[in-house]
Amino acid sequence: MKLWRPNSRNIKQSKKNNCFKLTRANRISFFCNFQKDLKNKELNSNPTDITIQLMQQLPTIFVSGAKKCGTKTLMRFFGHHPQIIRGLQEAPFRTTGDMKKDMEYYLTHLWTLWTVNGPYINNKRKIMELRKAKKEFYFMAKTANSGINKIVDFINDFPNFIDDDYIKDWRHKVKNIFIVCDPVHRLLSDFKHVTSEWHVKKKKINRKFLGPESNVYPFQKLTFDMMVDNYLPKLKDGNMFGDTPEIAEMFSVGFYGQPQKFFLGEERVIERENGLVLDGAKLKTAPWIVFEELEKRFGLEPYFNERLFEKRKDGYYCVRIFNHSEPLDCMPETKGRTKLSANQTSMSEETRKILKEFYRNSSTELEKNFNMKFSWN
Ligand SMILES: Nc1ncnc2c1ncn2[C@@H]1O[C@H](COP(=O)(O)OS(=O)(=O)O)[C@@H](OP(=O)(O)O)[C@H]1O
Repeated sequence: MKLWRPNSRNIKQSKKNNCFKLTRANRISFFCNFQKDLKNKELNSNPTDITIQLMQQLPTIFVSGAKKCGTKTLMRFFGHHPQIIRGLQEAPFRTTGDMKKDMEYYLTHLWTLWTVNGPYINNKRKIMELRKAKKEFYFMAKTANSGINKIVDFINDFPNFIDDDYIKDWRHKVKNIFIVCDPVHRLLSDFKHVTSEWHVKKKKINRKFLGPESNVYPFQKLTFDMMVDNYLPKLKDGNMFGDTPEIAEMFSVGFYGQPQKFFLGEERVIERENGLVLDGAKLKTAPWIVFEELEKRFGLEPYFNERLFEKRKDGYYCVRIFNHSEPLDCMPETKGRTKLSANQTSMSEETRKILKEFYRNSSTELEKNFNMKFSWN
């Protein structure tokens, strides 16, 4: 079997992107000890078989979907399931033109994510216990569909790059959860994000990208209604308008065409039975139902139930953690920008109606193709 080792150059790069410290509001803080970890435990000693497994491990559950629909909440909460090994941060698949390097970087990046220890995460221990109990488990990562596409392209070209049997088995069992949500609400959430980020990141370089000084989203003097009034007419058939593609994308993300391409038809990337479209609204109102359904669908032992969730003051749920000094795992309070009730959001009924109409066909088509009924349509 080929041993794909994270190399120190990749680790450095990956470390730069992933060395993070969450705020106290998050109730978690992480320390950037990859280098130390790497030096002391992994490469300088004989790697254990768990280390080797983590070094050459593709995700077996991909979480993807429209931004602002709850992908991070799903990752974080679902990661508490005893049979799920998860990386806390995103795992993007970068494209440099050198496919092998990109894959090496991706695997290294995953390795750093999966080997991070945090207050609620100790994946190696989890794997050890799961192996002992002879239970099946999944490796979960948040990678966009464009990235998944590239991974599948890569393994088509190099089907034995880890091991023939491993890749065959992976193709057969890899799952993809694609999260969608009310496209109108999603747009509002995106708008709130790009206009308000600067309060938190005053000194960050993203000031030119996000917030009131943004050149990319020049919404400084616009309310949400005005922004929609201004830009919606410039969209043609949901396609980008040339001069401001980022704004056009803000609108077009709500056309949920990707699951069709991804899970259905000749060109599908993931086997139909392994592709799952999920209505993110339930993550806010009854998250236990989402997780109970996922458990059933993936054949996992029952872990989630209503008692495992507690409502925070702002109406969002947190997950209870037993036998832990921090007994609740919550999303940061910056999530939930638009809050739960409609009257807390600033969108006129007129704008809501126009946008609903704008997105209606694409939602209806998705419902039809996946035999679903969405909460917003
Ligand atoms: N439990 C809990 N806590 C906090 N937030 C929750 C939760 N469940 C779902 N959500 C919804 O997740 C929305 C943000 O989605 P994402 O994490 O996909 O956003 S991002 O694209 O990664 O920024 C976020 O959208 P906004 O309310 O518009 O901010 C939330 O509605």
